[in-house]
Amino acid sequence: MSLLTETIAAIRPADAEALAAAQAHQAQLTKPAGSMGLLEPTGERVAAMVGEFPPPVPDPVALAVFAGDHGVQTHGVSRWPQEVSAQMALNIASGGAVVNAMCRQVGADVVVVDVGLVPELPDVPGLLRRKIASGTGDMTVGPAMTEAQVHAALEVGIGVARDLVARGTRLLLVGEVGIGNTTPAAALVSVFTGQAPAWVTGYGAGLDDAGKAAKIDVIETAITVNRASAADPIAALAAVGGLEHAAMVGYLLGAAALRTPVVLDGVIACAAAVVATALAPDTVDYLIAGHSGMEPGIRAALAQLGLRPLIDLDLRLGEGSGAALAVPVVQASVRMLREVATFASAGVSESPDGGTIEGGPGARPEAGQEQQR
Ligand SMILES: Cc1cc2ncn([C@H]3O[C@H](COP(=O)(O)O)[C@@H](O)[C@H]3O)c2cc1C
Ligand SMILES: O=C(O)c1cccnc1
Repeated sequence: MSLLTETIAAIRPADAEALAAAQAHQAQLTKPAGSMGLLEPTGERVAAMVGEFPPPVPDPVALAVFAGDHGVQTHGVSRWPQEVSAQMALNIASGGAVVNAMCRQVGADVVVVDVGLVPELPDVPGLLRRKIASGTGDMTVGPAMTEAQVHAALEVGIGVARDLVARGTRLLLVGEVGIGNTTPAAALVSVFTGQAPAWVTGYGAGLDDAGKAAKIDVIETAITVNRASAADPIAALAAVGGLEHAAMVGYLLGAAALRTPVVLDGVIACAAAVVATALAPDTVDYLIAGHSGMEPGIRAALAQLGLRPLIDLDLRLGEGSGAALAVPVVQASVRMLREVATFASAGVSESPDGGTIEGGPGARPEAGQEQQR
């Protein structure tokens, strides 16, 4: 059995009993029901993911940053030159990027994984050299990758998740670097959500309006030329994805197979999430939406997944920065479940009607949002 087949077969829905125990306990805590909003279902979901009540506060934390280059950049879909991908990968490996500051703040380790950069990088600490190809092909004239390359990238991602969990990591974060990678990300979101490219394409790392319009044209062409369809997720990923996108899909599947919560970042991570859930729907049970950034593809992907982002700070960087910033929120959601006194233990009188805050974010799903997690 291939590593991918084995990993998909190991993905089970999160534990309903642990979820029920966490929900029942949450209702006993000395606060009006729903008063802690999205923190409440987040802590309960972590209990269900790890299959344990009360769950441990998820720690240690590690971020994997997958790096790749993109043939489609010959069309100028990014404002930046391709060499910046490798330069930023080295900057992250040596601790100098924004995401390193965010990760130091929240106590997360960082590892960079070269799955598809064009240059050969030196053997430096903090960098895993797992190159599958020197960049992808131009997706406007044919598939960006072969299916064999996709499988190899998926296996790299699964392997990174396995290694981090084997090392003791209990909360995984996913990030990326790769000039042009918001283009394949928007293409994947379009194919897997059915939303038109114009609705899910953003400015990336600083395009102007004309640049964004040209980027949308490129994405429309690539989807049409390749006849990319969600009905065959691997073929669609090969057609309009990227090597780091594919590795991120593997990482999410690997995390789910190991019942380990994984925090998504921006549009590239969200694109990987819609592909991963097309391959193994129960993967969604292990995903936490870190933030809602400025790229419209994030909203489209999260709506399809039924996930609500934990923070909203107008970020539009990537790297894993939004995932890192969500870490204290995830940890606080679990700490609340573990440490807050119950009405009985603290001798606080319960409201006769349960004390639910009407209309509070966690109180009850709004119409049409029953699936929101
Ligand atoms: C200096 C620099 C640092 C970055 N860190 C993340 N990105 C982000 O921007 C790129 C995607 O945007 P686009 O598709 O428009 O190229 C990726 O590298 C992503 O990680 C960066 C981009 C730049 C220029
Ligand atoms: O949302 C993101 O992840 C993003 C936005 C702009 C550039 N790179 C990534």
